Amino acid sequence: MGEEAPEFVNGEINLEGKDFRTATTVGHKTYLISRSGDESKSTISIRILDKSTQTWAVPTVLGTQPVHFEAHSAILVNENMILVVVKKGAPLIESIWFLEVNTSFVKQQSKITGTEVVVWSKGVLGKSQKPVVISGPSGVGKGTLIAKLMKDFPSRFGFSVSHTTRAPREKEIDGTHYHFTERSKMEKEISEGKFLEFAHVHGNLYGTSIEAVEAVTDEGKRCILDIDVQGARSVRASSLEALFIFVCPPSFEELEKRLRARGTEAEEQIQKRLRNARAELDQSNTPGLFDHFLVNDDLETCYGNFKKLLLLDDGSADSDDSYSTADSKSTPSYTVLSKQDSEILLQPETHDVEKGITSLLALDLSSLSGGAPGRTRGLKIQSVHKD
Ligand SMILES: Nc1nc2c(ncn2[C@@H]2O[C@H](COP(=O)(O)OP(=O)(O)O)[C@@H](O)[C@H]2O)c(=O)[nH]1
Ligand SMILES: Nc1ncnc2c1ncn2[C@@H]1O[C@H](COP(=O)(O)OP(=O)(O)O)[C@@H](O)[C@H]1O
Repeated sequence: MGEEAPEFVNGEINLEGKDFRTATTVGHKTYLISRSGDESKSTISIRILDKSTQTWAVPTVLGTQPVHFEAHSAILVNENMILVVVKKGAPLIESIWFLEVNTSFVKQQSKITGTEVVVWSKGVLGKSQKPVVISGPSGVGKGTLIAKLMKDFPSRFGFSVSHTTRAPREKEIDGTHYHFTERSKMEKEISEGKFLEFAHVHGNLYGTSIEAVEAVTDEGKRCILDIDVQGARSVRASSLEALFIFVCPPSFEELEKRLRARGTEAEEQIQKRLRNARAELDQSNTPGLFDHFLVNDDLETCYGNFKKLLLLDDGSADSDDSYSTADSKSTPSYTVLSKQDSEILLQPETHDVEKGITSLLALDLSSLSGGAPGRTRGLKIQSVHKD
């Protein structure tokens, strides 16, 4: 039996001691976002009221959630998501979050889990770069290329650490190269909607958790995924916008030579990987699957082309996210004031107004892209001076 619906006005903030709640209606559902506890230990919970049946549901909540904040305000952006601005003593961009309630990723995860699903994604100012998916047969040099990139640009790129049921190789570190895991545990987590994609490769289970991608994007880094062709296909079909690169060997003989020279696999595994390589090379030609192909003949030449592709992606140097507005580094707290078309106005908190901060901020949502899993990119923020 559902509980009786509380009295509330759409978007109004109800103050209950240290607890804050907002209620935002999307279609026939109202999303009650509650925050409780101290700032250092705040927890956020979500309940959904179906107004047609007057019943409550507790959804599966995916994505990295906002933490350590005092209060929040919320407003409907469109039928797919709610903007949640949290109050915390940090640059404004740390405070802007989206709760996705109806995006394609939400629908996809809802189908997998068989539950109501909501997903958090953090807002990112300006243009930021899409994750990069790298596929290619075993032994072609994906890991070598990625390791070089990470070494040269440690603050720009982050590796999505996959889960796998295969045993660690001698020099592999749990949590760095892979999260090495039990099959039953991984299968359970897949059924709980924690994975963006997964595939059976060379007799083992491999998968990218949503958390793995978000751990990178939440650090403001561009995420690199080393996944097989089936995984690339799943990501292509998901809502994660990415750049897809396939790495080819100069020849099959050279591939075999590299696999053997690496010395990490027993003969049986080498044979299996070589058989799969042929299939992967065939499948890489699926129209529309990969954006770019790199031939890894001479390593330095291939690495140079790889870097060129990454720069070409958005036509600019491989720079950090462009935090273009002056306000992004300031620490006043804001709450949602109103929405007009694709612009949402934020007002400073009373105590900040007392300190002389009076400008409203206009949040332009017209060029939003990306979204969960990962970040919602393309936010623009401008000061609006009151006359
Ligand atoms: N679909 C999918 N494939 C993965 C993932 N992680 C690694 N792989 C792929 O699994 C395959 C085997 O990886 P690994 O066991 O490290 O062997 P290697 O390719 O010979 O270095 C490679 O094609 C990887 O790209 C993942 O999270 N998802
Ligand atoms: N261009 C290249 N020329 C010669 N050897 C290479 C080249 N690229 C990588 N290798 C070597 O080939 C082996 C397989 O590379 P690795 O990066 O582990 O492949 P993958 O991650 O695609 O399985 C490694 O021993 C690596 O040092």
